[in-house]
Amino acid sequence: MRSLFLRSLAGPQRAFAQPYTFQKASFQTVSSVHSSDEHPRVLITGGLGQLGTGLARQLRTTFGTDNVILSDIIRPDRDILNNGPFIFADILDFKNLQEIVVSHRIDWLVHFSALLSAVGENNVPLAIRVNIEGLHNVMELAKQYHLKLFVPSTIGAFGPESPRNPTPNLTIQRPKTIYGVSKVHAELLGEYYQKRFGLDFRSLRFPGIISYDSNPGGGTTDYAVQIFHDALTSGKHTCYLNPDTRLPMMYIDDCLRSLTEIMMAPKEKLSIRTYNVAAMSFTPNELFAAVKKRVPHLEIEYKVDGRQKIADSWPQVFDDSQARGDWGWEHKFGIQELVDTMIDALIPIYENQRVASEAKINHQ
Ligand SMILES: NC(=O)C1=CN([C@@H]2O[C@H](COP(=O)(O)OP(=O)(O)OC[C@H]3O[C@@H](n4cnc5c(N)ncnc54)[C@H](O)[C@@H]3O)[C@@H](O)[C@H]2O)C=CC1
Ligand SMILES: CC(=O)[C@H](N)C(=O)O
Repeated sequence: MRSLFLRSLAGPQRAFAQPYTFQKASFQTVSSVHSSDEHPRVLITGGLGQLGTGLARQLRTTFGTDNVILSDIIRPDRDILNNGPFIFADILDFKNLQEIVVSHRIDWLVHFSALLSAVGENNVPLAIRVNIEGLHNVMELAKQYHLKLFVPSTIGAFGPESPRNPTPNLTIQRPKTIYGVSKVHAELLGEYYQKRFGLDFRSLRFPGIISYDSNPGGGTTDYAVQIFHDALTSGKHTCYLNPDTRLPMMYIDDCLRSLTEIMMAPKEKLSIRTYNVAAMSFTPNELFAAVKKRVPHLEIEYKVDGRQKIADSWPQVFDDSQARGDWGWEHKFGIQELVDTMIDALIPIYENQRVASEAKINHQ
């Protein structure tokens, strides 16, 4: 069992309870910098969050293990170190980033480091540093060393003035969170660097991402992961959004595939550089009903908190027709596939944990 999963038991609260620090984390230096000439060498920043380890696994199968370097400022679990190169990289330290890009002959940069919407509202100065100053470093680095750069954006880059159902690719963007403001800034700066300096910048606006083996980092959409864990543990989920709050969501396999596809797409196919991508939209009530079909004893109660205001300003349904038209984006997971995949993956995990803890008790 990947130990990252164990982090997920703490659920969305992890991010609130665990402040980000700039302390040096322990790290393993990359043993081999020999690149196969056919494959790009990829650096993933903020790689120990919800999306990074899955992306590394996927890219390593295509490009080779040593060609994909995970980086972060937090301490990696043992299995992260066993699965491929990991390196300490603080995106606020430009010199260190330069050294990494040069020493490891990086070609592609996937920039995941960020404070998400809810965590960002709890620490605006840090969100400005990580999400805005960090982005400036990454953008300049990509320009200097001619890197292909991916920076994810989000449904959170829209605000209450945007059309919410559906939200088109090009429309009013007046987000009301520092997270959203920083992502609009990233979109605009990336597009500017692309036009002005020829930087190969690519960005996708992701919906809320749902995964079973990695833990969400403190966003507004995290309930849609936590409900699955609660269904298979306590049987009771407390939801911080109203039952009828509709938001766009996506299973992680679709998210990572969309990222790989846009990075591989020929430039000529990209009529723009920032695309909406979508898969499904649902409310807590609809997700609860779908999970309950698999876990009939599941109960839900609603205790709305500050994240409701954020959710109320975000798109309900995302129009991703431009991604579908330009480079052939297609999602594979709707709500039914999502629920079946999450439950089928989590049942054996919790079963193994139960068996292990019973064995431990019997042994005492
Ligand atoms: N997970 C989701 O639902 C969505 C994610 N995205 C975007 O995708 C990217 C990745 O998201 P997640 O993996 O979910 O985020 P996450 O919050 O799980 O991980 C972010 C990582 O950034 C790292 N980080 C923080 N400060 C740093 C610094 N100074 N230097 C280097 N790393 C630092 C953290 O240690 C953490 O591991 C983010 O940019 C996020 O905005 C966009 C839309 C949806
Ligand atoms: C949709 C996102 O960008 C993220 N999951 C969040 O809720 O902040």
